[in-house]
Amino acid sequence: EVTIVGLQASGKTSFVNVIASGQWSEDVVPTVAFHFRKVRKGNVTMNIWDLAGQPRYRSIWERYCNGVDCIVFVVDSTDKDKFETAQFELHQLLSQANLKGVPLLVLGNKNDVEGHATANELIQALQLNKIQNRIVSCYSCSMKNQHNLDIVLKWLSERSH
Ligand SMILES: Nc1nc2c(ncn2[C@@H]2O[C@H](COP(=O)(O)OP(=O)(O)OP(=O)(O)O)[C@@H](O)[C@H]2O)c(=O)[nH]1
Ligand SMILES: [Mg+2]
Repeated sequence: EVTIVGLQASGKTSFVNVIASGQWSEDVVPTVAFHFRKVRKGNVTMNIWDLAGQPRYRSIWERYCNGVDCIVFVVDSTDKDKFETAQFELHQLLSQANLKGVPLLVLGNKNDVEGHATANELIQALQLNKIQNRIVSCYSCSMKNQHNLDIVLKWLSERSH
């Protein structure tokens, strides 16, 4: 069980599309509320909740993160003006008592674009070092050219049971 959250246009739906079918597109429709997908990778079947990132949908993130094996938080690593909002929304979500201990994977997406923030810069900007009592990983990646998707899938399969 995987739930994908993050601000709008960070690439959550692109991530699910790419791991499900290898298909990346410039034209992805913004998600309304959420979209459920079942994705099979090797011997692991992932039930993925792809949530909408627009402000009006953020209050439902918590409900869909409840009881999952991991939370994936996707960040557009080229959109530095939004890092503060991303930081706020991430920590707000993780402060919910029912999400205690759920492993977190932060993806700095769109690293195919020049000037993107590195994983270390995202760790700073999102204050990931302040997160306690859960597994936290952060990778820089690109859905467009599938950079680092192998380690992302490995991380996800290690959370399975
Ligand atoms: N250059 C580049 N663009 C990307 C990448 N991943 C996604 N995009 C683009 O970013 C835009 C938003 O992608 P979505 O996957 O719809 O983003 P989302 O996070 O699902 O957005 P919401 O559903 O509104 O929350 C689209 O135009 C994608 O083509 C990437 O790795 N590199
Ligand atoms: Mg989407």
